[in-house]
Formats: sequence, structure tokens, C-alpha cells
Amino acid sequence: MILLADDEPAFQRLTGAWLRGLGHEVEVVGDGDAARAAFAAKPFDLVLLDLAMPPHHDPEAGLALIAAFAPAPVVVMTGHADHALALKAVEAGAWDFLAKPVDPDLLRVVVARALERARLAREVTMLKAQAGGDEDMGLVGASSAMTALRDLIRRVAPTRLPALVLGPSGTGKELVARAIHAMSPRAARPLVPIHCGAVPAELLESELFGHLKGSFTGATGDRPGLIETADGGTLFLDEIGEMPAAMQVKLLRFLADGSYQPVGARAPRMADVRIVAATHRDLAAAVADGSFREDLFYRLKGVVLRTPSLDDRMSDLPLLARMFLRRASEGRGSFAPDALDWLTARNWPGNVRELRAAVECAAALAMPAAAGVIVGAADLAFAVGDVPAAPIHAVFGTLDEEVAALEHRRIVEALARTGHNHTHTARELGLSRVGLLKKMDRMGLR
Ligand SMILES: Nc1ncnc2c1ncn2[C@@H]1O[C@H](COP(=O)(O)OP(=O)(O)OP(=O)(O)O)[C@@H](O)[C@H]1O
Repeated sequence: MILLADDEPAFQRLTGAWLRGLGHEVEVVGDGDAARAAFAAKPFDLVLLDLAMPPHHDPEAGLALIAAFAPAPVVVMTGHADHALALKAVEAGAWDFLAKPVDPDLLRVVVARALERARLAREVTMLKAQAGGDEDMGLVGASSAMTALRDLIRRVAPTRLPALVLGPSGTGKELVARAIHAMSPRAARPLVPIHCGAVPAELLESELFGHLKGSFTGATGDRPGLIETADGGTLFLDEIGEMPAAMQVKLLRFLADGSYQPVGARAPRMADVRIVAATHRDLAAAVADGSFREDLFYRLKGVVLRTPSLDDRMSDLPLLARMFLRRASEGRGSFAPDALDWLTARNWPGNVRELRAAVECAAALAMPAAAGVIVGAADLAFAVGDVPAAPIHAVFGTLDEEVAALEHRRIVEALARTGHNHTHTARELGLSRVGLLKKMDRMGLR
């Protein structure tokens, strides 16, 4: 299906008829906003775009529009002999250009080529998604829950459906959102995350929708919102359950028709954004107690994906723990025999995030051995705060090795306590700053 965006009635009629005669489905619009709205509503394969349309008739505004149609190829139509503009359009992402008056035969060839390219791009995306096979999309785990989750991501990603990711804190909801985006035809456009609870309610509207100069004290210039930044891509609304009621209404409008109003703007604008939302809260309960709008809830839950708690997929723990240790130790770490038993015997209320922090901390504290870093149960217990540091006399070796282990542990602990402030750490340990840095260099702690 082709979107023809041009404001001249005669051109609309003739070109529309010519393309339909060639067997294409065509929708005609007469200005930039209508083009965006049409594009947000239907999956067009190709956009034919006149660069100087109402209300501004300004080719620069036309150039700014090109990116909004990604991933569909855009063919721009410029005035005769306006080569500089045509080149700018190609730089801005246009697939090709045609000079007006448009030669019908050239139009036929350019359209056929662009549609072929769109078809190939779609095919590549689908094949990539299917070939995902054993690729883990950054979501490690061989349990049936994780396999099913990855399968669902693969099926959902190529669509435009909103996705709602539910699961306890630290279970990988943001990773799921990133995987959906990465496997979607929008992957080349931005994924824009926002934590709905972390932005003060009064700033959230301007953050999401942008504002115009002078719309409030301190608005010294126009500022695009995250929705505009995410145009053509994905907006990840993290902790959607924290969204204030007033914003819920505005978000609902955007989800319904793709329109939003920057703070201080008179007219609505359009953006083509796929929404992925996440929360650890029970949204259905929030709807029942009236703190979350029911209509917004139903809009958001196009597809629901659930991330399991770590306790529900303990079979994945060794895989995850080994991966975190590999990363933390640049491949030089291994677990002592007691370590994995200790990890699997424990509960993980903070889920994968807590496991990751525990392994990373233990890897930093563990005694470096000739073969690399060996992390034992005692290091892990200390890392999660279950017990005080493993007593140094547990380290069997020569006196020099024991002294080195003690030195290493004291420095790592002091660094952790002072937030890696070298001056404070040195003072606490009775060293000069230079002396501390030398020791850290020797121990590979820098
Ligand atoms: N399946 C997984 N494979 C690899 N790493 C994971 C997995 N699940 C979670 N993690 C890691 O755990 C940490 C937390 O993940 P993430 O931020 O995606 O969780 P979340 O569910 O969004 O948490 P919150 O609800 O607190 O925002 C990250 O460091 C992430 O890399």
C-alpha cells in the first residue's frame, strides 16, 4: 500500500490514478500531519512525499518528516532541478527522489524498486526473528518459562501491538522490552525508556510530550518530548503503575489515535511510536482500587508477557551465575565447589538483579589465585551481607599469600565503603593516596 502525500489536487488525481492503474493500493493526503496520522493508522509499504506541503510550504519541514516514516522507504518529490534539496533528502534517509513534473515511466520504475526494497527489508526482519532459534536475546535461561518467554517475544516483536511486561522487580522486564524492540522492524529507530515513577508528576507531561518556548517559567526554548524522540521506534514506559492519574488520560489519547499535545502548543501532533510498558505492581488490583484507569489498562495490554521470579526458575541459576562471574572477571573466574550449592539453597527476593550484584561483589572480594579468581560460598555469603567477611585464616597458603589476601580484602572493603573515593580509602587504611593507588595497580583493582 502506497501513501501519496502532496497538496496539488491535479497531481493527486493523476498520480493516484496512474498508480492504481498499475495495481497498487493508494491513499492520498494533502499535508504533513495528515501523512503522519495516516502512517500511524495503517502499515504503508512506501511513502511518496512532496517536500513543500502546507501549512509551511517549507522543504526543511518536509525533510524533518522523512524519518517519521521509518522503516517504509520514502521517495521525495522536489521541484525541477532542485538537486541540492534532493541530496539533502537522501541524506535525511529518503530512499530516492523524483523531480516534478514527474515522468510516469520513471515513477513506475522507482515505485517498483522501492516496494521491492520494502519487501526484502520485511523478509530480513522476519528471518532474523525466526532464526533467533537458540539465540538468547540477552535473556539467559533454559527453563521452560524462559523458552516460552523468548518464543512469545519473537512472535510479538514484528507486530505493532502494545506490549505489557509484568513480573517481580529484577526479573528482566527491561531486557524483555529491549528484546522486543531489537527484533522489531523498528530496531533501527530509537528505543526510549522512561521510568514513570522517577520523574516528578508535574514534569512528566513535558518530559513525554515536550513543550514550547515560554509555556512555563523556565521553558526558554522549544523542547521535544520523549514521544517525538521515539518517533518510528519504541517507547518503554517502565513502572507504568506509578503514572499519575492526569497523565494516564493523556497517554490514553496518544494510544488511541497517535496524537499528543506538547505543553503550550495549540494543535495536536502525531507520532508513530510503539509502546512497551512494564510494572512489578498488580495492575488489575490497581484498576480495582481505582488508582489505575481501566481503559488505559486494556489499551496497554495488547500482549502480556510475564517474567518469572528467579525462585520459580532455579534451574537457570547456575547458568546465570556463571555468566555474571564470567563478565565480572573477564573470563578468569570460577566457582569453588561449595558456591553453586550455596547459591541454589538460598531465596532470591531481589531476583536476577540481586544474584548479579552478589556474584559481582563476591568476585571483587574473592582472593585472586594464580588461575584467576575463585569464588567460594564464604565470599558470596559476605557479598549478600549474610555473614561478616570470611575469616582470613580460612585462606591456607604461605605467610606472604595470607598477607596479600588480607591486604586485598581490606582495600576492596574500604573502597566499597567509601564509594571508591581514593582519598578517603587511603586515609581509612593509613596509607598515602599514591601508596594506595600503587597497591591497587598491583592488584589489578584499577
Ligand atoms: N534472563 C536474564 N538474563 C540475563 N540477565 C538478566 C536476566 N534477567 C534479568 N537480568 C539482569 O538483571 C538485572 C535486572 O534486570 P531488569 O532491569 O531488566 O529487571 P526489571 O524486571 O526491569 O526490574 P525493575 O522492576 O526493578 O525495573 C539487569 O542487570 C539484567 O541484566
